[in-house]
Amino acid sequence: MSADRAQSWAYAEDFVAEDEVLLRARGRAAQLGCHSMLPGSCATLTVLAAALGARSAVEVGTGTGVASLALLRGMLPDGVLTTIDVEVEHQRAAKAAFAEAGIRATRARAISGRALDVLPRLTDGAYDLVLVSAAETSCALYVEQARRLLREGGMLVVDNALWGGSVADPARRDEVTTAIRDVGRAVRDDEHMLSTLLPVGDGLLVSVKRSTRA
Ligand SMILES: C[S@@+](CC[C@H](N)C(=O)[O-])C[C@H]1O[C@@H](n2cnc3c(N)ncnc32)[C@H](O)[C@@H]1O
Repeated sequence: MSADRAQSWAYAEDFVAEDEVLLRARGRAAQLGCHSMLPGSCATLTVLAAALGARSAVEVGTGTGVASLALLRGMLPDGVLTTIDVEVEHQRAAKAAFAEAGIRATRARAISGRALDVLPRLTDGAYDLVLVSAAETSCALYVEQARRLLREGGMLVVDNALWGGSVADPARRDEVTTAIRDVGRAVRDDEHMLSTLLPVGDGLLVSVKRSTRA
């Protein structure tokens, strides 16, 4: 990449400044050894949720609540986020961030558990947006659940879709890279989904569930 392009990318990544609440949530993530969605992706997610008028969303992988806050800030004021994480401590940190941000407790439903145990209990076609933020090798299974959960016109967002640059490198064939690359291609080639891969943050795969009506 040319120096100009790298500079433009860095400029875009930090284009929307983050407030103290988000920065503190990032600090807690660093303390807990948890990765957070990068700033450019958070800003994009907020805009996508707002454009969609999202009232109901699901997040796989709460972490310390960085992406949750980005979602909640874009969703309608009465919108409810259901967010799942297997680590109780991460969700405790996320709840602290929601309280600091003045998010009403009724707007953030934090469910503690393994995503593949929790997702099947959620209602078909009931969600405007599903964010997969705990990709790795189970990504395909989360995406399968997301397709079921989304209403027509609803949006799937997969974070870390470029996995630190390794997805774009054909020489990288480790298990996680291959799983994420395969999910991206499968979603792209799914005739029921309309997809794009945004080179923002660590890569956002964004896909809308098409209407089945003629
Ligand atoms: C990359 S972090 C999420 C970052 C978060 N979305 C943010 O931006 O702050 C991934 C999270 O997924 C959680 N996780 C990992 N495996 C999981 C599973 N099987 N079910 C639910 N959560 C899981 C981890 O505990 C971790 O908090």
